[in-house]
This record gives sequence, C-alpha cells and structure tokens, in this order.
Amino acid sequence: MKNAVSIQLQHCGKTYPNGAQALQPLNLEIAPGETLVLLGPSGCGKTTTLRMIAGLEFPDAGGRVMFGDEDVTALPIEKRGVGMVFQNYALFPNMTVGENIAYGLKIRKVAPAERLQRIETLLEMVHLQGLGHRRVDQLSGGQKQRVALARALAVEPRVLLLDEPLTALDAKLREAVRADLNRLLRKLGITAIYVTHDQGEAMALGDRIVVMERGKIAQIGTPQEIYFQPASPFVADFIGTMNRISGPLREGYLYIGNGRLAFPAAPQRAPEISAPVTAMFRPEDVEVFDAQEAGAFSGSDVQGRVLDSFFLGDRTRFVIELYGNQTVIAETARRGNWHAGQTVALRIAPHALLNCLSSDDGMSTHATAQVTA
Ligand SMILES: Nc1ncnc2c1ncn2[C@@H]1O[C@H](COP(=O)(O)OP(=O)(O)OP(=O)(O)O)[C@@H](O)[C@H]1O
Repeated sequence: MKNAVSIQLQHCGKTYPNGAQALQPLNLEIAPGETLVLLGPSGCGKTTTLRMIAGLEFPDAGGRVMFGDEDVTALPIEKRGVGMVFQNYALFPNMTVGENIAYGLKIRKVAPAERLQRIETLLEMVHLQGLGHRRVDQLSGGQKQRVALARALAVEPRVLLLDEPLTALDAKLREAVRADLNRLLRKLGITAIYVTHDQGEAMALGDRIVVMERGKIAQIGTPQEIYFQPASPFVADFIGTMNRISGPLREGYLYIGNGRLAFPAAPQRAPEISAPVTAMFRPEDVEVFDAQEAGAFSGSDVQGRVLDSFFLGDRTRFVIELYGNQTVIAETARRGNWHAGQTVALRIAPHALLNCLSSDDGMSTHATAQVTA
C-alpha cells in the first residue's frame, strides 16, 4: 500500500474520568504495513489502546500518538484517516450493501460514477460480487462483516483498526473470514491493529502479537516467539496449554515421583539447586509410552496413570497423573490407545522445556535462559 504509515504510542497511559487506570503509560511501535494483534484477557486494556490509536480516546497528559512523522495526539477520529471494523458490524440496517460501502465516499463528495466503480472493486475484494443491491439485514453474519470491512477500506484509510471483528461469527465462518482477511491484509499491505482475546486468531493473523496484562504489555513478539519463548508464566498460560511440573533438580535431572527428566544443561541456567524447580512444556511435546516398553529408556522418564483421554479428531489429549499427584496434559497426533487407569511413561525432550522457575511457589523467580532447540 503506497500510503502505509508507521504508528508510535509514546508514553501513552489512560485514566478514565471515574479514576480507573485502564493503561499504564506504554510505548509501542508498529511498522508500516504491519498487522499487530493486541491480545489479552477481558479488561486488560486492548480496546482502550485501539481507541487511542483511532482518536476515540485520548492519552493522559504526556502521551503522544504518532502516525509516521505526524503528531495526531489531539486529532479526532475523522481527521486521522483510520478505518474501523467492530464486532457488531455497526452497519446501517436500512441501507443496501452498496450504500453502506459508499457512505464515507458520499460524505467526502466523491462523484457518483467513481463511487460505483469503487463499490464494485471493493465488493470483489471481499468476495461479495453481485450483492451491492441487497439490504444488509438480508445478509449472513459473515457477509455483514465483509461489508463492514469493505466500508472501512472504501475511504482508503492510512490505518485499519479491527476490534474483535470475528467474535460474532460461528466457528466455521470465523475461520473462513479470517483466512480472507489474512489474504487481504497481506495484499493491501495496510498498517493494521487487530484486537482479540482469541489466541488462535492472534497466531493466524499477527505479524507480531502484543500480549497485555492488566493495563501493561506483558510481551511483544512474533507468534513463534510468544508461543515458544513466553516471557512470563502469564504469557505461557495465556497462549495454548502449558504444563508445569515441579521437583528437585540434581545433576542435570528433575526428579518427579519415581522418575526423572533430563534437564538441559545450558550454561546460563540457574546454578543447580535442590529447591524445587518448575519445568514448563507444551502438551504436544510430551511423548507417551507403555510403561514396560519405556523401561529401556535409561531412566529419563517419569511414570503416571492415565486419568482421561479426549479424542479431538486430529489428535488425542490425555490427562495423566504422575506419581506424587502432579498432572500433565499430553497430546498426540498418532492414535494413542492409552486408556483410563493405564500406567504409562512420559518423555519430554530437554529442548522442549521452555522455561524454568525456581522458588517456593515455583512462580516468582525466573531462571535467566529461555531454552531454544
Ligand atoms: N469508559 C470507561 N470508563 C471507565 N472505565 C473504563 C472505560 N472503558 C474501559 N474501562 C476500564 O478500563 C479497563 C480496560 O478496558 P478495555 O475495554 O480497554 O479492556 P479490553 O482488554 O478491551 O477488554 P474486553 O476484552 O473485555 O473488551 C477495564 O478495567 C475497564 O473496566
């Protein structure tokens, strides 16, 4: 996109008039053409951040919002050149699809012939050819959201802002519209900010993801960085499923129940200590074996009992209770045939242990290293 801009939030905090501090002062930089996803639980400040970029909210004193070299901090939404798409579509129900799309163009006094041409181009872009004359209340949810997207793009905004745009759609439609949206964002190369609390959506759409926690940025990174190198237990737990098991660490092994796991001996790791250490790892990184078979594995495994199994179609999820009562979730793409009550052995490759934490509660002190394969 020829006019893609960078965006910078400089020291932008937000306190609402009732005294609620929605955002602590934060800095954020978005590259021209980048799709940045704001992800986090309800109330963490995603929408406030988006609305500050839009010009629907203004930062507390001292905060600045820059679009490229332009300071837009004091500009209202209509002067910023942003397009917005909301969860609830916000379309005009008594207008046709075409009229909805052309609304902003009409206000900007674009000539009728050019309007018609732009409508056709946009309808094609969002796969709604031929539906220009349909009333919007005769459309499906997915179609309505495509109209909302076309309307936001009609005025050729510098920035596209999307606030949970897929949330109202059912799962299958959500995936289809998401794929289209992804293609469109790549093709247009427009700078886009996308708010969601759905981690799958964030992973699929974001060039980078900002994970937010209680008005602060918990981590910024590519989807891979966020998934494989979570910066904190909060991020690790928010993205995907994370196992945690704790035990004493001795001579390169974490001792769990009647077994032990080889622990990576990275030089920058915390020195060996006998206080409990918590290992974190993803369910897909756990290999499950028959307990007898596993006897051959030179003592680098832990044993447990299958509590439950869930067939999920493309994979099966097992809940396994280790000796000593800690629980592990394992997922395998193969047709694991372990059944409830069965004794199994687990192996977790050392490089799959993401993060180790050591302290009384196993939470508060980070060992320095992220383990990379
Ligand atoms: N207009 C307002 N007045 C007072 N407090 C507000 C206002 N808008 C939001 N807040 C508060 O600010 C905090 C952040 O809200 P925000 O809407 O930005 O969160 P969010 O991450 O987008 O949440 P959700 O996913 O539920 O939309 C919340 O504690 C919320 O209650």
